[in-house]
Amino acid sequence: MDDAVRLESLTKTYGSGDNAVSALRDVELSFPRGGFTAIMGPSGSGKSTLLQCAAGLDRPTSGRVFIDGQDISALNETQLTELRRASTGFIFQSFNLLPSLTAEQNVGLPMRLAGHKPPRGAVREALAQVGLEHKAGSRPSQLSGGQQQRVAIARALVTRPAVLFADEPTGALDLTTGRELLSTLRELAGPGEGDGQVTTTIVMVTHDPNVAAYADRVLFLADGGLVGELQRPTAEAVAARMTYLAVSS
Ligand SMILES: Nc1ncnc2c1ncn2[C@@H]1O[C@H](COP(=O)(O)OP(=O)(O)OP(=O)(O)O)[C@@H](O)[C@H]1O
Repeated sequence: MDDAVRLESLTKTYGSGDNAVSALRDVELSFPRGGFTAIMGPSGSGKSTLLQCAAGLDRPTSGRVFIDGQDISALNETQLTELRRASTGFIFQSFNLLPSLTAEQNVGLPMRLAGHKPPRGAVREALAQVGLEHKAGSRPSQLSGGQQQRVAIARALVTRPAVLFADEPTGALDLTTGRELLSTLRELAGPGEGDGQVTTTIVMVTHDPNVAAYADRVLFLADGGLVGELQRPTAEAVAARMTYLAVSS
């Protein structure tokens, strides 16, 4: 099993009867280890739902999700929480750091909440991965927006997850800071698939073609279904595909 995450016939329907909304229809997809994938599509196309189901934060209506080789439909809530904690990381547009804690304490918090003492070495290493070793003792108010998002990434990386999910991670950052952050994500994902290095698998939802261009591949969703894919995308190619989807939907 070489995929960090695999989705088989993933279907998600919200509500029922006349009010039923098909958010995902029979999506078949895999995220290979070490790859950096961006997910794009018009508003309401199912991007967030896909990310939530792939991360085990939401249960599909039918179909299966494998995280790190494990079929999560076979797990009860406690087991699923444990798998999520060990094998996935999640970063959001808002950084969600606790203001009273230092960067180091914020990074170690999920482990602490899980009842484990965070190994100091692992916390320091995660901060070093995002270039913030020297800010371990700073509180969020003493850090820039980009640095705060880096702390959030370090917090997501501290358990060495099989996959890092990101929902609009640069949405709250200015252009330059956003680019720096994307370069960091790019470095974490490594130079590309199959290069033999141990790297992080990243799955990112974005609306911005310039952001998607940092990925190895871009997947396009429309109306709950997978409608296209671009390998080694450029911002121009992604924008052209999005324009086509907007016109044809
Ligand atoms: N909790 C919910 N209850 C009912 N319908 C929902 C729920 N969450 C999402 N939907 C519907 O499912 C569809 C897909 O929503 P989703 O949020 O996954 O799209 P998206 O591509 O992430 O959109 P956006 O780009 O606007 O964030 C939409 O039609 C949405 O209205």
